[in-house]
Parts: sequence; structure tokens; C-alpha cells
Amino acid sequence: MGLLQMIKSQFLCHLFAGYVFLVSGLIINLLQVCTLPLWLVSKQLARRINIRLAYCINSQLVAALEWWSGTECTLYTDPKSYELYGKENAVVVLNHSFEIDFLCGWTFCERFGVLGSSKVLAKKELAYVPVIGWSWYFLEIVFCKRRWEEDRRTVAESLQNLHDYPENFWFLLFCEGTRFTEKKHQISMQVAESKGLPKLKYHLLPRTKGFWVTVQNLRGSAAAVYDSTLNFRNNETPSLLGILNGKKYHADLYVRRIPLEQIPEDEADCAAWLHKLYQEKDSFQEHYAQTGRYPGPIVSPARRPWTLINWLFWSCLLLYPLGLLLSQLVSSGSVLTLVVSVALCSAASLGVRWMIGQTEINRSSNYGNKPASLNNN
Ligand SMILES: CC/C=C\C/C=C\C/C=C\C/C=C\C/C=C\C/C=C/CCC(=O)SCCNC(=O)CCNC(=O)[C@H](O)C(C)(C)COP(=O)(O)OP(=O)(O)OC[C@H]1O[C@@H](n2cnc3c(N)ncnc32)[C@H](O)[C@@H]1OP(=O)(O)O
Ligand SMILES: CCCCCCCCCCCCCCCCCC(=O)OC[C@@H](O)COP(=O)(O)O
Repeated sequence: MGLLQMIKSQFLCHLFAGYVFLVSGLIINLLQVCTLPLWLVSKQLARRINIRLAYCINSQLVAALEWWSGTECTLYTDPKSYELYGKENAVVVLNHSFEIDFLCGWTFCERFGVLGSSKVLAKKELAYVPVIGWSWYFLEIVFCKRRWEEDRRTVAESLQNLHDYPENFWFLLFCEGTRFTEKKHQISMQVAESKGLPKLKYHLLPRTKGFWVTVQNLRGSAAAVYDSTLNFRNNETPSLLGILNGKKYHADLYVRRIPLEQIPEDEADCAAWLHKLYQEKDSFQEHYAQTGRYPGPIVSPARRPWTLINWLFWSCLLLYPLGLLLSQLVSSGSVLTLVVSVALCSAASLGVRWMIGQTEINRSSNYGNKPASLNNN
């Protein structure tokens, strides 16, 4: 392991990065709360401010991926479609197979200029995650309980609300609804068999109602679906902790732009269309497993410096109070102050570790772990 790699794996580096993320994130959350009165005066201005505030948070994780770990993200797509990315609203359908699939999505959001405005159909539990989850309220992120009877109305209303959104956004849908595990895959394939659907090797059976309600409610606002299939070279199993330790991964993303007009409006036809799409995605993953690449040309956007500049700005801003705090701690000589400071540091680092745990598949929910007939949550 080289010197740089050794430095990247030092706990003190992670502690400082976590300190900057947590404190800057809480400051930004506070600023977001301060924009609340503005929503009554000018909703669009409040939205534009919150897009930039959210960028300050999200881009720190993208900076960790792109600059700290140096992870390569390669895009396979049609050059004509590439010209439209970032210039229109789109529904992104992405396989949910990796702990940092959302982060690979974010890096492409950043490169096409939609990182601050992009949204996702997220499980309600994530709304309680400090910094990122809290910021999502101000981004009008759509939350679901993964119980259709409760979700159908709230999801439709939240999506309708986005029709006058002032900036281009991508709306991410992980149609499998949960991260892939062998047990969930086995149960999901039993459901496929019961429905007379072809089995999938690399995906869980997609949940079609959320896709249908999303497409129906974004018609007229979103121009296309970006069918996105992600994989990592050499069977890498990437993690956020690996990124923090400076580990370099190699992500490949295959994106097909499908105009929304091609997607049936009828619910049953739309469900059938999505099942067929996932059968195609499964074949792309088989092609990748055999050849190590996706079909079609590589047109990869280069990473941009703004995520690094944003991280350096917040680090410099927060380094000063940290230095003051440490110098007072040393000069005070008070054991009590020392004990309280160490306790606060420990609590904060445990908090950040818990937040990282939200991305770990070995801590995933029970959703999809029971047969179709029982409650799934
Ligand atoms: C150019 C570059 C392109 C792209 C860049 C890529 C991405 C960038 C874009 C944006 C980035 C933005 C943000 C990213 C940041 C963070 C992301 C955060 C991630 C969090 C995401 C999540 O939280 S995922 C979990 C929440 N989301 C979902 O669940 C969505 C999918 N689910 C649905 O849509 C569901 O329909 C629902 C939630 C609306 C309702 O679910 P429910 O279970 O109540 O009902 P369903 O009808 O869906 O399910 C029952 C039907 O499903 C069948 N079925 C299949 N398998 C099973 C099983 N194992 N058990 C039970 N039932 C199963 C069942 O038979 C039913 O079938 P029917 O025929 O009756 O429908
Ligand atoms: C500069 C770097 C700073 C380092 C320290 C910062 C670490 C903070 C990390 C916060 C991460 C919170 C991200 C929330 C997104 C989680 C995405 C996700 O994958 O959710 C899982 C759901 O889709 C499905 O859940 P399951 O049913 O599989 O269970």
C-alpha cells in the first residue's frame, strides 16, 4: 500500500471528513429551515436556493467518490441521447444491486448539472437520516412507505407538485424497491413463477405500480425514461466505507433514453412494459458478465472540479473553529472539558457511522423478505 493510500485509510482523515460533512450539513439544514418563509413569497426562488444548498451536501459525497477514492465512472450510451442529458426532465430507472449505486447516480447528476435538483422515490425511513434525509424535505423528494394503499395518493400528489419545478431534474426509481440479496431474489422469483413471468438472474422482479404512477404523473413534465444499468468491473463489491478508505472502484453505466410517449398509459400494459424492460436489463447484465462491457459506444463526461472546490470551501471554513476548540481544550487543562469533548467526538463519529450503515446491504430492511401473500414491510 503506497503512502497516499495509507494516509487515506487513517481514522483521523475519516474523522475530519465526517466532522466537515456533519457540521456543514447541519448548517445547511438550518439555512434550509430559514428559507421556509420564502416559500410563501416566492416558491420558485426558495426552490432555487434549496437546489444550491442541497448541492453543497450531496457534492461532498460525490467528491469523496470522484477525488478521494478516484473511482472511475464510465457511461455507455447513444451519442445523440447524450446531447439531451441534463437539458430535460427524466425518470431514471436503475438497478438496485450495490451499496453505492445512488452515489454513482449522483456523480452523473453532477456531471450533467442536475445534482442539486435531482429526486428519488425514497423509503420513508430515509427522511429521518440527519443532513441528507432532512435536506430532502426541502428538495420535495417523494417518500413512500412501500405500502401501495397508503402510497398511491401521496406519491401522485408529490409528483404533480413537481410540474412547475424551475430547473431540470432527474427522478430516480429503483423499481425493485429494495437492494438485491439472494434471499429476496429467491422469493421474488417465486412470485415471478406464480405470475408466469420469466425469471431474472441479476434483478428482483420490479414493482410496477410506483413506475406507472410516476410516469402517469410526470407526463408533460418529463420527456423520457433513462433506462440505466449499473455494474462494477472485476466483480467489485463497492461500499461507502471503501470510498472513505480511498479504495478505487470502476463503475460502468449503460443508459438508454426512451421517450415517455413509448410507454403505455394503461396500468396493465405499463406493468408488462416494465417487466419486459427488466428482462432486457437482465440480458445487458449477462452481456456484461460475459464480456466485461455494455453494448454501444462509450461517451463519458469528465468529472468537474466543483465538488472538490465545495469540499475545500467547507473544510477551510470549519477548520478555524476546530483549531480554536482544540487549542482551548489543551490550554484549559480541565479534565471535565476533555472528557466532554471526547464524549461529543465519539457520539458524532458513531452518528456518522450509523449514517454510513444506512447504505449497507447487510443492514437492509425486511421488505421483500416474505412471500407475496404476507405484509412486506
Ligand atoms: C445519464 C445518467 C443517467 C442516470 C443517472 C442515475 C441516477 C441519477 C438520478 C437521480 C439521483 C437522485 C438521487 C439519488 C440519491 C439517493 C437515492 C436514495 C435511495 C433510496 C431509494 C429507496 O428508498 S428504494 C425504496 C423505495 N422505492 C421503491 O420502493 C420504488 C419501487 N416500489 C414501488 O414503486 C412500489 O410499487 C410502491 C412502493 C409504490 C408500492 O409498493 P408495495 O409493495 O406496497 O406494492 P407493489 O404493488 O409494488 O408490490 C406488490 C406487487 O409486487 C409483486 N411482488 C414482486 N416481488 C414481490 C415480493 N418479493 N413480495 C411481494 N410481492 C412481490 C406482488 O405480486 C404484487 O404484484 P401486483 O401484480 O399485484 O402489482
Ligand atoms: C466527504 C465524505 C463524508 C463522509 C461521511 C459522511 C457519511 C454520510 C453518509 C450518509 C448516507 C445516507 C445516504 C442515504 C441513501 C441510502 C440509499 C439506499 O441505498 O437506501 C436503501 C433503500 O434504497 C432500500 O433499502 P433496503 O430495503 O434495501 O434496506
